[in-house]
Amino acid sequence: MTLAATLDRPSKTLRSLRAQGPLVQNITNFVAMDLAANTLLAVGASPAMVHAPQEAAEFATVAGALTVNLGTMDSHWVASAEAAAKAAVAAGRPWVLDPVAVGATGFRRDNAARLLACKPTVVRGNASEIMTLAGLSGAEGKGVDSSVGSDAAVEAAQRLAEQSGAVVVVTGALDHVSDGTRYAFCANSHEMMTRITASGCALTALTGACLAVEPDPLAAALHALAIYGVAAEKAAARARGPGSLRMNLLDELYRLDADDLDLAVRLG
Ligand SMILES: Nc1ncnc2c1ncn2[C@@H]1O[C@H](COP(=O)(O)OP(=O)(O)O)[C@@H](O)[C@H]1O
Ligand SMILES: Cc1ncsc1CCOP(=O)(O)O
Ligand SMILES: [Mg+2]
Repeated sequence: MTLAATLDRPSKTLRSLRAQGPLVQNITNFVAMDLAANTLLAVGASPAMVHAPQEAAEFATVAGALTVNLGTMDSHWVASAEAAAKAAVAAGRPWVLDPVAVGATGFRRDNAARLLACKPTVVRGNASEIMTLAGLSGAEGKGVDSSVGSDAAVEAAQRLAEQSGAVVVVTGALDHVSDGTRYAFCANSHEMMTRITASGCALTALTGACLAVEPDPLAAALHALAIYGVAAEKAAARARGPGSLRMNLLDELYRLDADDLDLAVRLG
């Protein structure tokens, strides 16, 4: 029996999302704000993009979850994110780190190290990002995009999970999840998702929402992949290209039937 078969079904998390409508604080990049907020609204959560140093930490104590995305950080935003992450941990709230393009510059590596030290509940990245964080060289990525497939990063995900204590998600053609000892994958999605900017960032926001309603972080991360991957497949089936895929993705997240989700999902 696979690990996924022993966990609750993704429908349970989707129903909890819609019933509870968790508030999710996002300190994210300028590119992703729109898609991330709309993804959360479509699925039934409440997004709030709150990053000012005067309020980020205070807000993190009342939100159901926090997400921190390093896509377009400057030093002021990093300080806000660090304070918010520490406040979230102190208040017992889960938080997600998305280490966008961490292999690209020293500034990004430093930012990621500072945030990793604040004990994220989940780290979600593409293969290059996860390999870089795990200390592997040679796959630093092409800016925000991965230069290798997700299968190449499965061991790195396990190693990073052991090192950091976080559940680690590495996305790509197959999406992999590890907490260091437990492992699962999700096979739903569509290659055209790589042609929409911030598709990974929006998944990170959705992962935060799932963490707010599902106490097992590995199950929460896997169910976010399931919800997003099934919606992406349905959206791609009706899309003429990336523009309609983006629009359809929000529609399918909104329309997704919980029982259909369990039938369509391919977990292992
Ligand atoms: N080759 C692929 N085939 C199918 N889906 C993919 C592929 N690459 C990425 N995805 C999907 O695109 C979304 C974003 O993942 P990814 O591109 O890895 O992250 P990022 O946008 O942060 O680089 C995820 O839902 C993932 O499953
Ligand atoms: C294009 C770009 N540049 C800085 S952040 C960003 C968005 C990256 O989104 P994703 O990591 O989901 O591909
Ligand atoms: Mg990304």
